[in-house]
Amino acid sequence: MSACEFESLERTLESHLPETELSEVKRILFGKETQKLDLPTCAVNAATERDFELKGYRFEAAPEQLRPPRRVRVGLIQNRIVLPTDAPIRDQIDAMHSRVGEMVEVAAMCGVNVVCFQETWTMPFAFCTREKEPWTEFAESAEEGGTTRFCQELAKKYNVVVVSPILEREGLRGTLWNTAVVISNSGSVLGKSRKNHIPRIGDFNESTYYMEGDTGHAVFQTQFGNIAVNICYGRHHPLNWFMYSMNGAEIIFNPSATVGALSEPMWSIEARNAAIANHCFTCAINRVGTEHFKSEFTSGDGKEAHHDFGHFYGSSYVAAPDGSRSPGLSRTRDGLLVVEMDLNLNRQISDKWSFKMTGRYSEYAKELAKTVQHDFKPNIVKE
Ligand SMILES: NC(=O)NCCC(=O)O
Repeated sequence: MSACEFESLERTLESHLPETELSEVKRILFGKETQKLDLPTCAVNAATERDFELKGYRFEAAPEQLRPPRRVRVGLIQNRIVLPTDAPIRDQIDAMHSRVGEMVEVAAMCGVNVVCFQETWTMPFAFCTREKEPWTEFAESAEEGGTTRFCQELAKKYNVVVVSPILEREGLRGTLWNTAVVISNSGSVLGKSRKNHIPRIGDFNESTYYMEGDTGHAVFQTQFGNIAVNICYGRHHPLNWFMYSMNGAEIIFNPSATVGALSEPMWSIEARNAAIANHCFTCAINRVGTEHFKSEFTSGDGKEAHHDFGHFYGSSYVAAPDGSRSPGLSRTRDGLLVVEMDLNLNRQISDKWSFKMTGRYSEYAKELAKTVQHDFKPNIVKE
């Protein structure tokens, strides 16, 4: 069986482990079991007709006496590109709008409040090629571009907050950024969060295209909770998650594009660890499929010139502050993961484990300030 055909870790465990051991294995691997969410038949049928996977889970919190539950439903959308990478740009963007639009419609049937798409969702992940044309033509204004207008319509129509990660072209200087636009359920653009760590690894030649983000660690107050967006490679930086959380993020989305050979063993750990360490929910989203580019490319890593990046392995999932996580979506299929969470769990787990309360942040701040000085001397005790 090739890596591309392998459907998901959960499915393999389920088909090969005896029932009695399976629940223990799952408890140890995934934490407290997430309950399945009953999804409306119309949504299940629509997902089948439109050929994408639909899964729903629920994270519960204990009832409290003074606070009502704060239940929110998030929708994570993963998908492959619709048209070949050499189709006209306008057609590629329109096809992605139409595909993701029909998935958002199903999310709305499932009562989703906040939906998030994958990194640079309107385009192939063409940064591997290092060619500027035609890929930079996918860049759009975060405030006024066609994709933002499309998402504003979705937001209003379905009363849903939309997190739309795009390639952004800004203002007269035309600076390019990798940006998540956050659109309120009222339809207005609430703001944007720019990717602040740019990969320089393998075929991820993204620094050729856009700049390190300058939007800090913005958190967006929505009707459904405080949300933040830590784009792809930012998930390898624990301090990045930490800063979003210090600014009050209750849910941190991690729209990504990453391939099996590079990051798959890290995928299930990083966002989950961030949820544990920061007493919040995290949502990791990755695209699926293999994208083929006309010109061969290399990345100075000794590999033969090639036409594709490798397999984007999907596996989008949600992690909770108690260390539990939802099962992932498929490694190969388009999918919508609907997860209901009670945001009261964040404070309950914070009160239980007290990582924030016991964090010696002012000590770290002092030490960190020293380590970045050019004359820093590491504290090593020698014999
Ligand atoms: N899109 C992106 O930043 N990918 C880098 C590879 C990774 O972080 O897994």
